[in-house]
Amino acid sequence: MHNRIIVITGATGTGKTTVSEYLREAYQVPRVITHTTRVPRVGEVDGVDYYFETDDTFAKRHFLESVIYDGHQYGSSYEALERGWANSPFLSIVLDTQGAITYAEKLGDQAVIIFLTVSQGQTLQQRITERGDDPNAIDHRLESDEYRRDLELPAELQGKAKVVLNDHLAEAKKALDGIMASLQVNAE
Ligand SMILES: Nc1ncnc2c1ncn2[C@@H]1O[C@H](COP(=O)(O)OP(=O)(O)OP(=O)(O)O)[C@@H](O)[C@H]1O
Ligand SMILES: Nc1nc2c(ncn2[C@@H]2O[C@H](COP(=O)(O)O)[C@@H](O)[C@H]2O)c(=O)[nH]1
Repeated sequence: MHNRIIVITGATGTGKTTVSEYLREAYQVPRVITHTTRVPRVGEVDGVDYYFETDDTFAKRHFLESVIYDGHQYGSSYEALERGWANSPFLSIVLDTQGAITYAEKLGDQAVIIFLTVSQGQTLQQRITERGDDPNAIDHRLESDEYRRDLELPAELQGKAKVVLNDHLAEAKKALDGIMASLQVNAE
């Protein structure tokens, strides 16, 4: 099978980055780093968590897709995919649902879509508070259209996305192990 990209999507705080980290540690699946104009959170590092951009530098990039999420720009490039696939047949990427829809449309079966969810919405606010996000940024995000939109699996991804409940990380990891086995990727 050709190269694949595991697209991890869902609302803020559902655990997308945590899941990408699990896939890296357990399955050696590297994450494609995307670009954003938002300011780094405490502890985030340029070139590791994101490529942090200004509006001017962002405008000069060539993106496969880009979105505005909670007032900031985010984008991912073909070049990053090609670079990643040169070293690994499986990559992961963390995207909002609009980006996931674009990947499903543009890459077809090469994109394996995982939609993360939790059973209680208020869990998400608690998680991002405990993560240490700025309280003003949390309020702004929870009031954004994109946050509300990404709580539900979009119609365009129904029947395409694999839905993983992440109330408890150990159970989510078991579901991920099942997905990786179906893709014939072994844990190392
Ligand atoms: N099952 C879980 N139970 C408790 N805490 C969790 C669980 N999964 C992830 N977390 C924690 O919740 C916080 C949010 O997780 P993470 O940053 O992975 O979410 P995200 O979906 O990438 O968020 P965002 O879209 O805002 O960047 C982190 O502090 C993470 O350690
Ligand atoms: N469509 C895209 N979405 C992206 C990209 N990079 C990140 N994201 C998503 O944006 C929101 C907000 O991210 P945060 O780090 O500020 O919490 C989240 O859903 C990310 O998954 C991208 O290149 N394209």
